[in-house]
Amino acid sequence: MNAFTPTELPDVQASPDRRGQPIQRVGVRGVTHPVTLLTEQGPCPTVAEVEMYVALPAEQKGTHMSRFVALLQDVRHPLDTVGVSALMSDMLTLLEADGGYLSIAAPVFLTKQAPVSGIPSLMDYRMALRAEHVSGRTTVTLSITAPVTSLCPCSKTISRYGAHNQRSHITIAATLADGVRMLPDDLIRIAENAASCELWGLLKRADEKFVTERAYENPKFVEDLVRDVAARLADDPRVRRYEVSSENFESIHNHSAYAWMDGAGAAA
Ligand SMILES: Nc1nc2c(ncn2[C@@H]2O[C@H](COP(=O)(O)OP(=O)(O)OP(=O)(O)O)[C@@H](O)[C@H]2O)c(=O)[nH]1
Repeated sequence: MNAFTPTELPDVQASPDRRGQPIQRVGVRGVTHPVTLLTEQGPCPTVAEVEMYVALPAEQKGTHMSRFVALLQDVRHPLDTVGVSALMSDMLTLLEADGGYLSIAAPVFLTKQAPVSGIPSLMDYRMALRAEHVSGRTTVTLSITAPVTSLCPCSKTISRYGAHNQRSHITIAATLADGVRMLPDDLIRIAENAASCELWGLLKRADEKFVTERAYENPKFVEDLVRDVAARLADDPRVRRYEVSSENFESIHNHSAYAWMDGAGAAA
């Protein structure tokens, strides 16, 4: 049986540690939590997987683990790239830390009009807001994964009929200049414009004809997808660094074609 009343409970986490080892990241991960993320179409309620960590000085045994969740419970407003930077600042204050990392990853839903019929439907995309605070500076990264169609230029050239085509996942992570507000729609548009064709939730026959012909007229290798995205990000004055990848779930193989590259944006 516990021998302490609540007020007498020893605070083991606050006791000193004598090993002389600072910890770069300690905190909580795998937290499933409802959040609202901002898009151009307005606030999008969703469920996020959250990671929150702070740096711990060598002399401190443990962090204040309960405070991460307490802070998350208090987030009532829609989050964007500016909001996640403010959340980092609140986390550092509450946890009495001078460094930290937080990640809020969730699906967001955008309404799109089918290309010919114009019928609206929802498309889901993955997005993540990440903030890192090191050496007195907070950097914010906005990530999205957009599912698209890619159609193989080689297959189109060498075949008498058709060309193999597949769904591809283009992932962009853009590390932004300080204070920049960027919404996921911007990066999703860049990814979709680089593809052979974008996707919609609902298509009628006239739309299906359009997307089939659009992809055929616009063939792309996995290399083309990442290079076309990279060219856009390299010119973007809001972007300091970027990473872009594409995984093409090849319809002629039981494996994927994959490309990844990184580079500097115009704000570097
Ligand atoms: N630091 C640390 N805490 C843990 C660990 N495992 C569990 N805990 C948590 O410790 C919690 C208590 O967290 P604290 O924030 O230190 O709680 P507290 O001391 O009552 O609150 P504060 O005064 O705000 O620090 C429990 O709810 C556990 O979740 C661990 O490995 N390290």
